[in-house]
Amino acid sequence: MNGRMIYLIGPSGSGKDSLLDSARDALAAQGCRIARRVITRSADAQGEAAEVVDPDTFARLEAEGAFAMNWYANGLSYGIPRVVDEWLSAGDDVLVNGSRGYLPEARRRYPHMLAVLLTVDHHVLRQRLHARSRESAEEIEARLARNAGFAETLMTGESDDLCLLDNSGSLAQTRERLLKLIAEHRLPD
Ligand SMILES: Nc1ncnc2c1ncn2[C@@H]1O[C@H](COP(=O)(O)OP(=O)(O)O)[C@@H](O)[C@H]1O
Ligand SMILES: O=P(O)(O)OC[C@H]1O[C@H](OP(=O)(O)OP(=O)(O)O)[C@H](O)[C@@H]1O
Repeated sequence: MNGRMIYLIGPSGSGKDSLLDSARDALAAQGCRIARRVITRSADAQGEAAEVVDPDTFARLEAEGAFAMNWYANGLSYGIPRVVDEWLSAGDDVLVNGSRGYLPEARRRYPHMLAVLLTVDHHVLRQRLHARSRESAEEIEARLARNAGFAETLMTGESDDLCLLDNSGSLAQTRERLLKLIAEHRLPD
């Protein structure tokens, strides 16, 4: 594979989707494609350009080998279409909105990937999740609790080869830093 896998992770509400939307054109201009996720989220809760499918369809797609990566979290199944491997082979970079829980498996599949952890101050995160109003208060608390668990392992040095990207400030600032980070990162020889 010639292109780079760029695996963007971070708490629900940290701004992954917003960042990808805002950086889409600039990323395309530097040869980086964004994977469109397949999610078993209900269509009316959809806040991103994901393909929404029901659980049976997801299971069938998984059994058919339609996904390069897939995971289950927050009561939902998420899949990254197999086409990303063709993009990588063709020399394009691929940016994936990933899962922290799936990080070890993603690394096994793409050993040279660039993993970027989007961080945001805990209070800001809570505010943003409520302001987004996509989940119920109970679902938001479950996400915050899940985040606290990851903060223990991801932020305390157990995973050294993560690039941290703070999104507590403006989205424009975060976008510029992401573009710079990708432009400066090189695959090992
Ligand atoms: N830098 C930012 N400043 C202010 N609000 C932001 C910023 N980044 C994201 N948001 C808002 O925070 C909420 C969560 O962002 P979203 O992109 O849905 O996060 P994620 O995809 O990580 O779950 C959205 O309402 C979004 O508009
Ligand atoms: O293992 P984790 O890092 O917790 O991630 C699990 C999933 O949760 C997030 O999705 P979510 O349903 O919140 O949608 P989002 O991408 O819009 O945040 C993230 O994008 C992952 O797909």
